[in-house]
Amino acid sequence: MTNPDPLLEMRNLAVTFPVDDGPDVRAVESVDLTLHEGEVHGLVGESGSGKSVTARAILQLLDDARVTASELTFESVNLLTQSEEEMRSVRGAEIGMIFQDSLSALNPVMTVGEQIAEVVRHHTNTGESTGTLSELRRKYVTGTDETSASWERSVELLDMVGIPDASTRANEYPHQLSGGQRQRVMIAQALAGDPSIIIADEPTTALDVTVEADILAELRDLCDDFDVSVLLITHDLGVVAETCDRVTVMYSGSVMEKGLTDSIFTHPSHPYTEGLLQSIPEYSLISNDSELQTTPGSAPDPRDRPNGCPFRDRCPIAFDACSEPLPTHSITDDHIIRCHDYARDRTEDVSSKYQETQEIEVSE
Ligand SMILES: Nc1ncnc2c1ncn2[C@@H]1O[C@H](COP(=O)(O)OP(=O)(O)OP(=O)(O)O)[C@@H](O)[C@H]1O
Repeated sequence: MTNPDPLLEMRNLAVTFPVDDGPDVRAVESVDLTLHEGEVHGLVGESGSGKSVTARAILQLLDDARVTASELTFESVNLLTQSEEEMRSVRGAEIGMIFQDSLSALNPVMTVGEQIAEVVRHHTNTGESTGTLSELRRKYVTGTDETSASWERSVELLDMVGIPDASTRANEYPHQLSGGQRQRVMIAQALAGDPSIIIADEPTTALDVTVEADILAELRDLCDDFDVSVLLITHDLGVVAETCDRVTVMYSGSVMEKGLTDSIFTHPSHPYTEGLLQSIPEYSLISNDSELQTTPGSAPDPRDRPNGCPFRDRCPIAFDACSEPLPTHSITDDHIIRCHDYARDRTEDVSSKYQETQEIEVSE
């Protein structure tokens, strides 16, 4: 199977936050990631692993950090050399963003319909003003022009993301909607710029599981309908299993394993990925009557990370070579692992893992 064309290419991304009176925070070290056309790509890892920093580096939203990469391109354009003005036209129109906390991301004093209409006006040529002072005053004093093309598009988008009675709800303010509805508004707002990519940073973490499942299914369908690729940031491998075509597993600023979701779930090869899988009931490699396992310990401080594999102090199979720089091994063309153990005894370890996991089903 050939992969669709890459939209976003990242090679050797490193992000460091300088600190005046102490060691720098090495938030991200050497991350490679490719987002292909039409795919939903999960970026997964525990808190502090560098997922959000990676996402913000793509959009050049890290004023206080040093960002380097041997490649960071969107549709072959080098994002690292874009001016702030050029990046402003990339954000929203080319790469949209959905944040976890919709209450702080949305404007509390503007109706949700107007917030989406504003994005439509900003990114598409509706012939309407994008907001002079008098325009803004008119909007707040006299209300929104409900006959405008941007308002109509806003209502249409709200309807598409599953807000019932969208033409009425469009006139409501964020606090009048439930958490799930606000996340749907954020999805509509991201789609309003007609982007090629949406970066969704923990978009359903604050929601209960049934609402989460509905919204993720909706996001997946909308991406197919709108032909948008998604980088979905989550700490939850269950979400990845339900939603993503491909997954990159991060730990303490580095990629540990990545590949097609089916491959990662049926043949997890990095001890960290195995630990993540064992901590969720549906995919645990251990029998149902045993206790679910979590990997003991915590991630190293990014100001004082040991050399070599950052997982080695928690890893059940660590050995001397793990203090050397992380290697990269291809298990297949679509499955990569960064682990010294893979080279140590590949035949025995991997083939036995394949036998253990072959009965596990992965949800479509
Ligand atoms: N502005 C900043 N200044 C200094 N350190 C930062 C800054 N922003 C993030 N970091 C550090 O960078 C590391 C990675 O943070 P990041 O937010 O990317 O993690 P994450 O994987 O997204 O975690 P979470 O799931 O909790 O959001 C963390 O150690 C964090 O404390």
